[in-house]
Amino acid sequence: MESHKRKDTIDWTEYFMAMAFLAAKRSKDPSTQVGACIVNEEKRVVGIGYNGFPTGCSDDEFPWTKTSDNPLETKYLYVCHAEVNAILNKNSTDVKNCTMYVALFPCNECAKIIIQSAIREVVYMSDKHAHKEHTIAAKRMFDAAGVRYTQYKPRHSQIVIDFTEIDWDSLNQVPATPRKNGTADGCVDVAELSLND
Ligand SMILES: Nc1ccn([C@H]2C[C@H](O)[C@@H](COP(=O)(O)O)O2)c(=O)n1
Ligand SMILES: [Zn+2]
Repeated sequence: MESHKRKDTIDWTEYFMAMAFLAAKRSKDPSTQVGACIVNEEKRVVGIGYNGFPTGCSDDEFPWTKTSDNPLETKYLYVCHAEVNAILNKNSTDVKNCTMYVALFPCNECAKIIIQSAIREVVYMSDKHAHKEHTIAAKRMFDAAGVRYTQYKPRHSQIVIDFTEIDWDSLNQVPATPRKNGTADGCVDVAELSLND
């Protein structure tokens, strides 16, 4: 029997950033999936979100287009950013003094809401829009408001989630509570994700 503790675990930052990346997988945006995860001072996750259209605005009816002669036919006028969704999805009274883990540096509109919700720190992965006005404005506001922002440099390029590692045989078990389409609650196979979700 093993007598020493495991040392090859992921650290807290990897854990929370990975949660943000996992949330991003839910986004229907065909070009950019962004996730955000909000963590309180006790290292408890208090909010998580990804970019998508507001409730009631169908993913199938509203446009995902990036460019059009008609701005009303682009996604930009409709999409809620991951950061805002994470804040709105909070399961705590507030997000005061929390840290937000997010895949992409927040835009100016999200920065305003991050500041006003009293989030104290932003840990981001990519700053690929650093040269754009919305990022420059966001940093200017964060600096003025005392919101710290730190780029996360991952130790690994990938964290693999392998559903089979706990029990290979469970993959072959008959689902306990089949849904309409025959898949158990909480179990989505790749075909279902791509076709129906
Ligand atoms: N910090 C950010 C930046 C972007 N997003 C969302 C908003 C759009 O759905 C998409 C950006 O689209 P693109 O211009 O890359 O096609 O990402 C966000 O949620 N948070
Ligand atoms: Zn934003």
